[in-house]
Amino acid sequence: MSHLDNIPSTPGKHKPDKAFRFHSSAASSSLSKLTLYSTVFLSVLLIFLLLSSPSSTPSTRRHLSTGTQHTPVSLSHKVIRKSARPRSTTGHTVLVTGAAGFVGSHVSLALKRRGDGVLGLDNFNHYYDPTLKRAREKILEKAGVFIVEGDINDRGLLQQLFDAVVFTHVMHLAAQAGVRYAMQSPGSYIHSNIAGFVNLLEVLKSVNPQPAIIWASSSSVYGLNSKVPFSEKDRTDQPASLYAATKKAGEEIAHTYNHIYGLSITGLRFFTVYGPWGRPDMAYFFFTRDIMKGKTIDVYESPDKGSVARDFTYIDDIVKGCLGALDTAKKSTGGGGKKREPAQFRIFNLGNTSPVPVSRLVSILEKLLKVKVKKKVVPLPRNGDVEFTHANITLAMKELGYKPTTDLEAGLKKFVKWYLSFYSGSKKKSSW
Ligand SMILES: O=C(O)[C@H]1O[C@H](OP(=O)(O)OP(=O)(O)OC[C@H]2O[C@@H](n3ccc(=O)[nH]c3=O)[C@H](O)[C@@H]2O)[C@H](O)[C@@H](O)[C@@H]1O
Repeated sequence: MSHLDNIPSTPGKHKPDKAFRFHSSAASSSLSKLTLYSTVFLSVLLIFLLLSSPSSTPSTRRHLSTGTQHTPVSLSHKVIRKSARPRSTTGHTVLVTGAAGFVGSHVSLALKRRGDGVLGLDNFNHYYDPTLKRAREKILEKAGVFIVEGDINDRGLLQQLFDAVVFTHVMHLAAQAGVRYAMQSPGSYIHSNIAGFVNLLEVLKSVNPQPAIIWASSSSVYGLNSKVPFSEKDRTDQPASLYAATKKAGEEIAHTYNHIYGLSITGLRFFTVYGPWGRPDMAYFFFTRDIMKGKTIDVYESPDKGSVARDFTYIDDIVKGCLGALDTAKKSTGGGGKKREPAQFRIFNLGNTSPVPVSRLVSILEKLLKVKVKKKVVPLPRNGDVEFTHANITLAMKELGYKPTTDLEAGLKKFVKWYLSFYSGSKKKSSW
């Protein structure tokens, strides 16, 4: 479990903006009682402290609110509006939650590059190394995408963002991800995937005009379903992990808000997304790291001694699916908390439709890294993992024009190239 080292057990790390708090309390204290000299002295001291405080770095200045304490949004309004402004009048205005995450950063960049306006929101929590999230943020910043640092559970913050910008779409990708970690930190799944999602929908139901929502569900909702390939019509009432249960709950919650408030909602069931700038808690990523360090990796096998398999899907294919979903999303039909007519409600599988055994994943990595892998084959632990996944993507092909084109070997080649460059400290690492 080395890849889970340093993972905190508390959800949604969101530190208050110390710089602003210090500034506002100190500035409003007892200026009137001070002599001219002490005023000058205090001002100099204040300026010194503000300049030297680590909290005055650009990243923490991005906190617009902490739930109870709101920083002056006007400071950031200009930046927020600029980031969210599409290049032309036909472009979309998209709020991407989880923008510093793996899928979120790729989708944000793709939207921005084609001319849409994009504002990011991310709590930069410490589930995995936040320096990777900061590196993604830097690249987005260069492309003109600003990420507000905040949590989807912060109602006041969300309200401020929707007061500042009229969003046509919300791409909701913020979540507590990872199947196995749910056994260690169940609360963080409830916090982000259920409470956070409901909080977002509560704000969206009253926004006028309401944006259309596209959000990340998961292949894990199929749980113990054994009918292959997994179709959207198959049963999803046998989750094998709390993570899967929260994603399934998200689908039901989405339906409720669609039904009552007329929100247009599209759920995307992602199948084991991998690629450059990926998530270090995923097997392909920490296998690579451990193989490079000469460590032994655990390769799970199913109870019948077969290899477990995944429908690994390359990030660029997923991005195309996300954009296809956004482009085909119909407008919401409510406003001010009231529905006028039925709104669009969709769920799609986004997979590669070609499951690969984990043993094969390991041999591809062995070839690409040119290192003899030390592996231990162990029985699939009872930790929420399912034995296999396999997507039927007929519906996404028909409705979204989705067509994955990258097989696992080609995709891992791109991942390994990125990984070696990023972790070698090479200056080229910032390229996308
Ligand atoms: O498809 C999805 O919806 C899910 O895909 C991944 O979950 P998972 O498919 O379990 O991906 P990994 O954690 O990277 O595991 C990949 C495979 O490696 C296996 N594995 C994992 C860890 C390990 O030490 N050894 C090992 O053989 C797993 O059993 C699995 O078959 C993501 O982590 C989830 O957040 C996402 O929702």
